[in-house]
Amino acid sequence: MTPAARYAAAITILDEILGGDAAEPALLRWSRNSRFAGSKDRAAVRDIVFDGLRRKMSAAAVGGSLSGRGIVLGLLRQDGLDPSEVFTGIGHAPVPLAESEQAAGTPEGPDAVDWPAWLWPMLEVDWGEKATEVAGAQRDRAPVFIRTNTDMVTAQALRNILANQGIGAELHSSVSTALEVTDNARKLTNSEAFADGLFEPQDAASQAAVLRLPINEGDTVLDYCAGGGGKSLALAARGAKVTAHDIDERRMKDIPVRAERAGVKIDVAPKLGNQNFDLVFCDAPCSGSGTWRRTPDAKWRLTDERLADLMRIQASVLRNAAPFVKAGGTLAYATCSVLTCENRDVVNAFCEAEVWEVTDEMSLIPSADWDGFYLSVLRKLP
Ligand SMILES: C[S@@+](CC[C@H](N)C(=O)[O-])C[C@H]1O[C@@H](n2cnc3c(N)ncnc32)[C@H](O)[C@@H]1O
Repeated sequence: MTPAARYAAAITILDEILGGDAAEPALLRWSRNSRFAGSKDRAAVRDIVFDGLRRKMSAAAVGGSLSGRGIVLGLLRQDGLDPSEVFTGIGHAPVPLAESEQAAGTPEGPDAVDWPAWLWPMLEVDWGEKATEVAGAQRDRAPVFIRTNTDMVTAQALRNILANQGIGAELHSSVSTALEVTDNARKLTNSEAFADGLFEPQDAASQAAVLRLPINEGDTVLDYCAGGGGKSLALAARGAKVTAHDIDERRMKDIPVRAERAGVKIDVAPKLGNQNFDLVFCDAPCSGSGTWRRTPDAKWRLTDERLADLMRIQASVLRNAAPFVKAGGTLAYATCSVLTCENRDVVNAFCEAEVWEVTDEMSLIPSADWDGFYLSVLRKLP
């Protein structure tokens, strides 16, 4: 495909997403119907679509309309590219610009940082002058991080092994287990190093959170919202005896394979009995507002009703998980949200009702170093 034909495909897919389709199924459908597209074409089209979703409102303003065409035109202008080289009408290129499309518009208010307008007042209250930085960070592509399996290899040695397998990576400046993949990230999960269990894809914020938890070798840990087990694996790498639980058993189906690859043991427990644990970790379901650069259509799908639902679920997760903590043990609550109503507010309400106190807290905003993430560590008052 020519570069212009890739933009034309992205315009069509963006229109489908604006019409209500989710991003991944829309991309998949286009791929299936476009046998002529090679893997580089598919990756390029995907990148344009995701850039368009990350910067949907600002690009639409710059491009003059909230449509696939307006967004793509706006992206080109924002990136300093010449739209007339793409909108040529030649072959499969988008048709040339109309007179009305010649002048660039200017985004205003929350649109300028591509944050949902209804959610902007909340972000301003939560983050004050930093609100623009928090929202703005979600407009860029996300860095790719992996977690070194330190039971098998050091981060430095892993970096060298990956280099020999054609994958560039750099040590993270502050998270000891993390490498940022700088070159050929698409090769990661097909690499020999991955098959050998030397690393797992995981954002640096999640790694920092697990490293910060008060865990001693041999401690029993319940990962109460284990999902696919990313945190369970990181907890096991800290020497904990990990039990993985999730309300949705199907989400945990890959944990045994992942644990075997990593050389660790994780008990998968769809149902919990009377056990107690030294630490219960609740990686609660949330808006994902700290990771919206990775899932940009989720940013535009969130509603105030859904946010209120999530806050109710978060409160019940903490309430239901707390009884599994041993006397003198630790309860930890985490989200990948940057919204106080899903983080400190949930924890404060729980502490007031249930005589727990916060002993440690970490609140990260999305940046080049990591995604947005929140962690609160609690102990029960005697
Ligand atoms: C943020 S995801 C967990 C991600 C996972 N810890 C990881 O590192 O890959 C939240 C998980 O909480 C689960 N969940 C939602 N409500 C729950 C509940 N009441 N009890 C336990 N798990 C719940 C969801 O099924 C989902 O898998």
